[in-house]
Amino acid sequence: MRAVLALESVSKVYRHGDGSVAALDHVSLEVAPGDFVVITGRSGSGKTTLLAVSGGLTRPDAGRVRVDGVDLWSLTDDRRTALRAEKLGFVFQFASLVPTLTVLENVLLPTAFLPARRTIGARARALELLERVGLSDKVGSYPWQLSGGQQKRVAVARALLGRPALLLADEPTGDLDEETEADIVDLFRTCNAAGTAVLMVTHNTQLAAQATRHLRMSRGRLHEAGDAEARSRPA
Ligand SMILES: Nc1ncnc2c1ncn2[C@@H]1O[C@H](COP(=O)(O)OP(=O)(O)OP(=O)(O)O)[C@@H](O)[C@H]1O
Repeated sequence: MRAVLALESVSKVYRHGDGSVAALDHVSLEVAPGDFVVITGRSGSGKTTLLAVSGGLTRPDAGRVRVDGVDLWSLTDDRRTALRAEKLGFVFQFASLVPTLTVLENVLLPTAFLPARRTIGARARALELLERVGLSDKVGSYPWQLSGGQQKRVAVARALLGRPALLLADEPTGDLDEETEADIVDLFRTCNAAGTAVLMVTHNTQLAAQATRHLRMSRGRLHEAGDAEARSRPA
């Protein structure tokens, strides 16, 4: 089966002043359609950069990034944006909702970028997703009327609206209590079973244990979790 995401020896170096940080150091990764991949690792190890590069938001210095077989950086900006809208869902570390739109309007936002055939039934699906994340009573509220955790849940619903081939999620349960966290993970599992591959960054090792694959980032490199060599290396 074709990988929904394939990274081939991807590197990204950030330069500041006279120093530089190798946020990604020759990272290779394949995510298959049924995968639920969890990435853990220390702060600053490169996890967010990995998601940004995977989603075509940050251009790598070297290597290749393919989404559903298409090389992201061989596309024009417009085509890359269209591919992102069609194939990917994002949950960022910060919810990044549009403050002037209601909760329902925020969840429906991706329909503006989707082909018409993909927007049929969008409103019903948005309401269903909002119910799944426990926000049925907040449909008409504005983001500033919500707590940080509630805003994060709106972002989760928005990311799943278009039934993306791949969900990229950065600490999606970071500000949530345990019960809500369990609901979100359950929702991800349902969507995963329905065909959405998941690549998720978390600090929660319990969550990691439930994934189909658990990878660890360490100083810009990706290891299978349980790789003793990576664990014993000094930070
Ligand atoms: N835009 C940037 N400019 C300069 N350096 C950056 C930039 N973004 C990230 N870095 C550096 O790259 C490294 C990896 O950062 P990244 O945000 O990917 O780590 P992370 O594992 O997601 O961390 P956290 O768990 O704290 O979110 C860090 O050393 C960080 O300081």
